[in-house]
Amino acid sequence: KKEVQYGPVSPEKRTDPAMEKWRDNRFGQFIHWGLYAIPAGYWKGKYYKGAAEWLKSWAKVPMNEWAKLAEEFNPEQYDPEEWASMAKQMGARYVVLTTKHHEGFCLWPSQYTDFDISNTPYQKDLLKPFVEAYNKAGIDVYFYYSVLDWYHPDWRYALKSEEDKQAFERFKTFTKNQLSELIERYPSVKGFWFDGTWDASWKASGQFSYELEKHMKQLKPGLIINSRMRADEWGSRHFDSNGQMMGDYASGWERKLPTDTSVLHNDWEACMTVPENQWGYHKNWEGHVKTPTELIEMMVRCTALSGNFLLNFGPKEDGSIREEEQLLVKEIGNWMEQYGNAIYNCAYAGLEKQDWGYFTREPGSKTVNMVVCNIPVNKALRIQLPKNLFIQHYEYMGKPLSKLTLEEIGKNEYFIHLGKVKTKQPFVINIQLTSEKTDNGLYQKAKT
Ligand SMILES: Cc1ccc([C@@H]2N[C@@H](C)[C@@H](O)[C@H]2O)cc1
Repeated sequence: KKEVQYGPVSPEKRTDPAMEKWRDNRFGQFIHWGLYAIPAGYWKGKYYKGAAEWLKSWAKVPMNEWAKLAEEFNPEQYDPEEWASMAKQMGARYVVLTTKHHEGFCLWPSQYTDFDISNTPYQKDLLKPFVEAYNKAGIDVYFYYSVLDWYHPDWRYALKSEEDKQAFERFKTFTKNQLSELIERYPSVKGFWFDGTWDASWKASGQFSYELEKHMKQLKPGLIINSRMRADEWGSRHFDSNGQMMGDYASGWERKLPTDTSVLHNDWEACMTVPENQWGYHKNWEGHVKTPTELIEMMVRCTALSGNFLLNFGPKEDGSIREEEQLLVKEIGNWMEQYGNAIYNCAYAGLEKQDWGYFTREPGSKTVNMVVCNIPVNKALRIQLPKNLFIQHYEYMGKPLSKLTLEEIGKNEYFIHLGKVKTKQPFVINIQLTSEKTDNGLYQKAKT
């Protein structure tokens, strides 16, 4: 074991109400919105297929040229009430909004930089009405914040000289000031989603980031911070040099999902783009655009492994939402209306995964949700229970799609026969488990 002084600030599995709510939320909306939405993947007429919020890098745009975009940022269609009502319709229980991405442009009037919304034709604070609208809709608000800041003169990728070190000291103070400012201006914020923390300069700032996390949690008790904020004093990120998770949930799952139960050890969240790799608005989504069903199945997989799913939206420069994302709001919203109870407050069910889909369960409940994503050709859903558990009752959640029958095919092993089922979307069957099995094999009448 290595001596680690600047590892985790909070206990590994927090049980306070704020963290319990984070777990219960399960499904969140990510929003990437900044100056990059203006060029939207094109620069001087040229198309760049890389992530739109990285266009400055792909097109090698000098910062003084990129910063000119602020002079034309005027999102007249921006309507946070509309955004919040869409998020609510979709069934998102929390939202993570980019307050500042790598470009360094701030959506709020920051006293620590001139590169912010107050120096645009729009002028007004975008964050305040956003926080109010989402809170009014009952949706928890989190702030994405990029430590990496391409605009700030004191940013350094590495600390190679005394000058670098002095500049980066000023940069660290700037970062602490901005984060304190965000908490003080928007006290209902529930947590921070840090990004842009992979460079050597920040990896060498383990003590500073440790104290910064502590400072933020003193400013706002209960604050929830992702593992990506930190490196320990040895430069080990997300997990310290002894494998202890830093922050309050593991946030290394970006555009990829876990495939086994090793993630159960910590809280975690996966964030996901709708196209293959676009977070900020790109005019032309190339390649595969995930369907609502694909995204629903990803969300179910996350819940089934006790993790959160954060689905990304990239609003246009004028504040409007693109067609493809409006479709997701409708389709995912319809599904969540019927089957949200298999997601919200649910987690790993402790049962052996089967090919037809996923088990989820509200911790402590006798009801297990079977979320069926792949109907077997024999229309029989196999269930293997631990030796002291039996099925007492089974039925569709919501609208029944067919007549179900149960067959015991082995020790605590069953088939649920689906009969004729016609559906385009995943569906849910609830099973009630019991620990006693009457000796003549007939089960007690369902006590519902
Ligand atoms: C290599 C790389 C750096 C940064 C990112 C940022 N993290 C995502 C959550 C987006 O903000 C993307 O710009 C993605 C890939």
